[in-house]
Amino acid sequence: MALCVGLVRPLVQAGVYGALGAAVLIVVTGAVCCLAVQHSLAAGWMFEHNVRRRFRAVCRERRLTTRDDRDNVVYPGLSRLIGNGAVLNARIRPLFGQSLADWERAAPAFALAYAVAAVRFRDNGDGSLTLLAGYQPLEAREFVMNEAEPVEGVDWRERLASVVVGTTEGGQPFALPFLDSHILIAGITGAGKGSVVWSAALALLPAAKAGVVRFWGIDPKRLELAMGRGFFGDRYANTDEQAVQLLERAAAEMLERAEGLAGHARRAEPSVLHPVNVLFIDELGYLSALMPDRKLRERAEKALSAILVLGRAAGFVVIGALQDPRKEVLNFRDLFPTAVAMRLRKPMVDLVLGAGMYEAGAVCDQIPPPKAGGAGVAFVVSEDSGIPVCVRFTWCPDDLIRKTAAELEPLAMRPQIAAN
Ligand SMILES: Nc1ncnc2c1ncn2[C@@H]1O[C@H](COP(=O)(O)OP(=O)(O)OP(=O)(O)O)[C@@H](O)[C@H]1O
Repeated sequence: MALCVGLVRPLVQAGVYGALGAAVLIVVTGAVCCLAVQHSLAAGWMFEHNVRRRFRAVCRERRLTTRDDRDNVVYPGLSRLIGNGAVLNARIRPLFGQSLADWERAAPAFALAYAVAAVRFRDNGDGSLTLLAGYQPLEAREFVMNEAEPVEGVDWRERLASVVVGTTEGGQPFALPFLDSHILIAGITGAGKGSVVWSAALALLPAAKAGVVRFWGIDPKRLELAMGRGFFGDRYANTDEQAVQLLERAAAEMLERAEGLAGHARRAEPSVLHPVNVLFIDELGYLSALMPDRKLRERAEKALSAILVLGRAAGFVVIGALQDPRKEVLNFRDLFPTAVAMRLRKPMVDLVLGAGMYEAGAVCDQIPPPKAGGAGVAFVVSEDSGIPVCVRFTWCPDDLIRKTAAELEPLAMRPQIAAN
């Protein structure tokens, strides 16, 4: 329009023919604008019409409809359609008696109908569901330190079972369990595995300061965990030999604790006497398969399996990050109840999250590259949910990690209080 005004002014100034030319130009510009608006409205209408038509067809075929007293077909509600061919976000009002699982069973049929890789459903907690197809952009958020001191008599079991580390697609806080679980993180280089590790470490800081959580760090790359060296006290290793020794030390402490508990309790209650031990292992695949020395590799594998199999009840949690989740690289996949899949190639997704999870909506290959806003984004599947949830982990700036590590260092160095 500005271009049109720019052209019209000199024409009008040029006299009668100029004015005529200006009138023609205005009419032509107006017509083009009208056509463009009409076209975009028509495209929007067509999009919505197609989504609704296919939605109803799938609902009918997958028995997600019912009939009223006059035998008319009654469909679930569909509203707030947003999207284009590749991405779709729509709110569904299910019929009474339907569950999230009923809709999930129909997800592959919806994906086929909408010609997208996968469709997933989210329970909005208000009686509605959201149908999601494709990757939906998630805003980056910086970690905000919770400076509040834990109140006296805090239930550490409850707290550690659900620690907020990011935001879900629906804008809700997203929490991971740091008790009775192990967490596997997989993503190509630059996917943002570091933000999962540091969101967890920073969110666990109040528990670490209270002496209820102890961090361990195995850092073969010497880059990721070294930034927060002070978190780990003397429980940090960055050479092959040291890494194996540290794993063996953790396994021995775990067995000692399990023996102490035997006959008294089924599991360790998080406390200063029985702190939860959170073992961060960067490049887990290196320890489990790629370390050049075979003997060291075997020792690492033995200690790691012991911690993964027996550690949950004794209060040992492994958080392992890797780039290549192929079976030959990681034999322990099934020992991690919680899996975090970041940007990955399609065939890798089910290896990390479990069979059928790509089809259930974990489109990790559609997470954009880090520079295009995909860093720190992941699909997470936990033992409890069993379905992929799309999450963006909080962004933890290097300065915050270093500053916090320096503060925590004297506390991380304090000796463990003997339990008996
Ligand atoms: N949660 C996040 N929000 C926004 N940006 C992020 C987030 N996480 C990571 N980034 C950006 O992505 C970059 C790469 O992240 P990071 O180093 O954690 O990846 P990585 O998966 O650990 O890579 P590598 O395997 O090579 O170590 C960071 O330097 C940062 O700029």
